[in-house]
Amino acid sequence: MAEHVIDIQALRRSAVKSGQEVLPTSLAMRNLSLFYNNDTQALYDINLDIPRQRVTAFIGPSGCGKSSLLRCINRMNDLIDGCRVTGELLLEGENIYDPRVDAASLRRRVGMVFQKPNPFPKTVYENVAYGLRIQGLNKKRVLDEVVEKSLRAAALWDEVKDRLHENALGMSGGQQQRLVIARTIAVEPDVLLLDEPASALDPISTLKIEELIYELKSRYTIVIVTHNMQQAARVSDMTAFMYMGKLVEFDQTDSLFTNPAKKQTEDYITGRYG
Ligand SMILES: Nc1ncnc2c1ncn2[C@@H]1O[C@H](COP(=O)(O)OP(=O)(O)OP(=O)(O)O)[C@@H](O)[C@H]1O
Repeated sequence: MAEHVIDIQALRRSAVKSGQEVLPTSLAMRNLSLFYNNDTQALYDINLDIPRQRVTAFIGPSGCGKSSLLRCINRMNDLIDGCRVTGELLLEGENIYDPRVDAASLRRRVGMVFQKPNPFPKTVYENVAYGLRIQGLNKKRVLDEVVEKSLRAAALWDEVKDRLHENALGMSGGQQQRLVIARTIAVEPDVLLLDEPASALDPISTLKIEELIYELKSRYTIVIVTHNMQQAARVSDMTAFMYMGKLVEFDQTDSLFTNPAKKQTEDYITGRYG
């Protein structure tokens, strides 16, 4: 096995031996590689088991492939010309790169939130109801229920319950990001992908997003890309450290930050590069 390839089975055996809890897997990556422009390799043989209903953070210096890896999980890379993925990515045991898997239905199961809040130029209510409406659900009573439930789950209901029919673009950036999270969870995905979800927000809004991530993880498998190591340490259960397209180390967040196994990880978390 090449030096950069993490042996998942060995990791599991050592976790069991040391009495660590082995969590059920939601997403399993097997020798996942990614190429841009058909031949420029950006990810190398990634092997990673992402646990169900926990938060997993991808950290690493700029350009190491965090966002590329995140985008593999809902096949967003399909939308990039000349981008090619090899290997397997299993969601609850099913390879999402099997040609029979429909990307649109996959993206209903795997929701994604980006760095910059991107609400639609519609009312708060219609933003949250959107995913259901495109599934053909138009019953007002059901929509009302889902909108309220999703806004409550996104810790936004109290702030917007009296302005549900106002344009979402009039809200603050932090509120818009929580609205986008409400819109994403309204269709009940299994997995939530968050790509630097708080990096465009002020510290108070960032704190609210972090609290929200903590609340949501009991119901969703969450994967977050962050540049902010303190944030990774605060919100995640598991952390994957990447460097130049390779997965260097994957461990429980506490262990990775306090007792990294690899020198490259230690150099990064102690600020020696990146
Ligand atoms: N659409 C694309 N076309 C070609 N190359 C790309 C594309 N997106 C990313 N890359 C390249 O792939 C590599 C990994 O980029 P990626 O954005 O995944 O890294 P990252 O760790 O998320 O970086 P950052 O922290 O700066 O966002 C980089 O060399 C980048 O230039």
